[in-house]
Parts: sequence; C-alpha cells; structure tokens
Amino acid sequence: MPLRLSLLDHVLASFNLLPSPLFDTPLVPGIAQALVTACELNLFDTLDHGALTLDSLAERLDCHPEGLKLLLQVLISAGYIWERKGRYRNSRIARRWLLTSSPFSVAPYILHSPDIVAIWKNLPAAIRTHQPSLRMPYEEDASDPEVQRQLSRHYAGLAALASVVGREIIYKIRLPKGASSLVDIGGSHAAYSAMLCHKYPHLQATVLDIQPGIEAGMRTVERQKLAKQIHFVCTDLLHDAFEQQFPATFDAALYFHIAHLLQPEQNRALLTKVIATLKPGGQIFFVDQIPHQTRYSGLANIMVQLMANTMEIVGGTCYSFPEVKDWLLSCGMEQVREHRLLTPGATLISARKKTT
Ligand SMILES: C[S@@+](CC[C@H](N)C(=O)[O-])C[C@H]1O[C@@H](n2cnc3c(N)ncnc32)[C@H](O)[C@@H]1O
Repeated sequence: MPLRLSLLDHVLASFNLLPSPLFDTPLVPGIAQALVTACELNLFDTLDHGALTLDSLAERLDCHPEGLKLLLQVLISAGYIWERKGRYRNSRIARRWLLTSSPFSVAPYILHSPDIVAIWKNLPAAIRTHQPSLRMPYEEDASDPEVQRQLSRHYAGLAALASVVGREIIYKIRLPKGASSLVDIGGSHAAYSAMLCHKYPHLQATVLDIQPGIEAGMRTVERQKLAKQIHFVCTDLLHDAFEQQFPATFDAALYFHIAHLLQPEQNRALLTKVIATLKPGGQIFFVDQIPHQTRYSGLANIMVQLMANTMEIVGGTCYSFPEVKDWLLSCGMEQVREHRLLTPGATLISARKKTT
C-alpha cells in the first residue's frame, strides 16, 4: 500500500494535526509515478532471481546508480522493495502482485494506469456540465498506432485484473447442469472465459467483441492452449443483430464490466439481445462496480466512486443493484441474486431465463 503511516503519524492524523489533503496529492500521485516507473523499467522482474546491489541493478536496468537510488528509496518507503546490507530485493507485496512470473500479477494494469489518470484531467469539465467530454477508447480510430498501443495496454490491464478478481468470481459461478456453451459479451481478453473453460473442460465459449479486443483474446487463447474451447465473433454489440446468429444457443452468458459503459436504455436493449441467445433456463452472470453494495469495505467504496467519476467523463455510469435487477426482470429473467465478493470493487449478479 503506498501510504504506510507510523503509529505517530496515525495519532497525529486522528487528532487532525497533519495536513491530510497533502497526502492525497501530491504524495499519492508521486508514489504512483514511482511505481509506474519501476514497472516500466522492469525493476521487479529484474529482482525476481535474487537480491542485487545498487550498481548491478543499475547496470541491468541501464540507469544511473544515483538516480535509481532515489527511486528505490521511495519504493522502500512504499513497501515494494527491501534493502539489507546494500542489496535490494522485492518485498512480499511486489513478489505476489508485480512479478510476471506470479499468477496474480497486476503489473499490466499498473502500466495501463497512466491512461486512466489522463482521463481524469477532464473531470472538472464533466462535473460542471454532466456531459461526457471524452469518447470511450473503443470508439477511437483503431488504425491509429497510438490508439492501438493504448488499447493493447487497456486489454492487457483488464486481463491482469481478471487474474485477481476472476478467481473468486469463477469460484462462485455454478453453470446450469450439463452446460456446454457460453457467450462472453465484450469478453475481449477472454481471461474469464478461459478460467471457466478450465473449470468446465467440456465448455465451448464464444467471445463477442470488436477486432482489437479479439486480438487480445487470441493471445490469451494461444498462451493457454484453449483454441478448441474458445472462439471469437467480431461484432458491434450495440448495432449488430448478433442474436439472430445465435437463437437460444447458449447455456450461459457473461456480461462483465459492460453495463457501466452504456446508458440504461442501451443496457436494456443489449440485455434483451443477449437473453435471446440463451436457452430457456440459461443463466446470465453480470459483474460490475455496483454502488451501495460496499458498506463493508472502505476500499470498495472509493473504487466504485472513482469508477463512477471516470465513467462520467466518457459517457457511462455505475448502476445500483435495483436498477440491474429491474432490467433483468423486464428482459425475461428470474431468480436475480447478488453475490458478495471479498475482492473489493466488483459485484456478481446472477439470473436465470424463464422456461415458459
Ligand atoms: C470494460 S471492457 C470489459 C472486458 C471484459 N468483459 C472484462 O470484464 O474484463 C468492455 C469490453 O466491451 C468491448 N466493447 C465495447 N464496445 C463494444 C461494441 N460496440 N461492440 C463490441 N464490443 C464492444 C470492448 O472491446 C471491451 O472488450
């Protein structure tokens, strides 16, 4: 965690004797930049095979030792690096969450985070006008090399996030008995479909997305050798009648992190099409940042609130459980249930398609 307060800091802060707003900025953004810089330099992976002295680490990272020392000091204070007798090594946090070799690595999301921070520069305009001032990244011209790089960071970041939050979600998902087919709406990187295919080896998953998303998904499929189980269909979810290609075809649908991108009427229209692709009794699994479901976690609260602010800038929003439930019931679903997750910031909702 970036801000590690000593007991004295805590006591002074609790008596309101410290200028706490100065910790939120510029301290936290400064620590964030140090972390992004370390990931861009590949610092944590370089320390994966053991502790190194400043000079040998600087040589491997092609940095000046005196410059690198300053960065290391911040990373030590923030809890990412340990130093002993002049040798530097990864902390437990860095080993679990930042190494390419770790199945829990969120490093790709850290590398993507400056793109999110750049969106926040438009927050004042969005708050004043309650109008989007930027387009969604998916609406940008995907033939532009800079947009391609940005989308590639975005999908890699989302896939990394899936490796963290996905385990708990996939553990909680119980597909209908004998289920053999799944549609993953806007599934792009295919990480959730891949986890479900590992859990249900007879499952066939179809990922619907735009071409740049599919390219990210194909990399996952190739890495995890799932070409026989995961297939891709390039479609515009909002404008194409994909449900005509798949009438009552699937046992289950994933609708993960899609709702917050869309207006309520768009969600209702898209869900209607998705549900038309489900067999009677088929299930939909919905994951998103849901406000008011997170009273148990301060972290979850702030994550959902920041997501709502981000979406305000690009024309989306975060929806409450009653709103989602209302869409699902009006689209012919029943048994709408909310499943609490320990991982902060996401909520799983499941529902079943009526059989009559
Ligand atoms: C926020 S991401 C969610 C990705 C994935 N479901 C997850 O939970 O990590 C939204 C996804 O919707 C896809 N998408 C956005 N607009 C789309 C459209 N009009 N047609 C098809 N896919 C779209 C994006 O490419 C992206 O993969």
